[in-house]
Amino acid sequence: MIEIEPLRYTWTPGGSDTLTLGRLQVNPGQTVFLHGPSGCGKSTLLGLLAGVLSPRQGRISLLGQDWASLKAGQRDAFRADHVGVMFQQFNLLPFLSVLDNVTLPCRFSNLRRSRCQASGGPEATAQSWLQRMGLPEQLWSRRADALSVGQQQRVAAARALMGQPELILADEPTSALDAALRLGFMDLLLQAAREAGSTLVCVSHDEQQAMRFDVQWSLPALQQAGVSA
Ligand SMILES: Nc1ncnc2c1ncn2[C@@H]1O[C@H](COP(=O)(O)OP(=O)(O)OP(=O)(O)O)[C@@H](O)[C@H]1O
Repeated sequence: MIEIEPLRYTWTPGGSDTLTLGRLQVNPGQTVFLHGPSGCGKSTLLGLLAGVLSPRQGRISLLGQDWASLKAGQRDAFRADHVGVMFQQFNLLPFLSVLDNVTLPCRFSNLRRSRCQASGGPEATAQSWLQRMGLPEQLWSRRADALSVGQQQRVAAARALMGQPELILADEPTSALDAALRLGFMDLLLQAAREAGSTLVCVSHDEQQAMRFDVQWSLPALQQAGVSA
């Protein structure tokens, strides 16, 4: 599903590397808990996995497709078809309604739209996800920027899960939720990934959740192994 060949990434050309990783592999349907101290490069790694960032050395492939061999437009299309991303800053379109934000992946991907047909089409699927996220129905037609931060985080999660992407990337998906919602939310995320057979890579500081995932990646340990490889 994911194949990383020894890679280096730097934010500052000519500067030191932000990430140095050895060979890594994730199988289809595996769930990965990615952790490490603030600033160690977790979001950077998610950016590389999503094909938003490119390594200066090495290779990342998704579903057998090397991101580097795709042109910009092809990358966007490939990402829209196969990757659901929950960004740290949510990246909702503020002027669109909650429902329109959630159905957005189906506008960019015929594949994901067609996968929603089994559950009644994009709008019905979006409504079902929002319901499972516990977002009250009276909010669904509101502009996304009229929601609280915790509510926006759940909208971003619903959007990422639309149309069963093969890879779900979640960057601290419970950061804006209160303690009562956190546990249930992680249950839902893991369950959604398992139902869809999706691979899930989840960044979290909540180490109590780690054992619920198939694989635990400590980024500092992976980096150390990468440097000595
Ligand atoms: N857009 C950027 N331009 C330059 N440097 C960046 C940029 N984004 C991140 N960095 C640097 O890359 C390093 C890794 O940042 P990253 O956001 O990946 O860490 P993180 O582990 O996700 O942190 P956190 O847990 O605080 O979210 C940091 O030193 C950061 O300053």
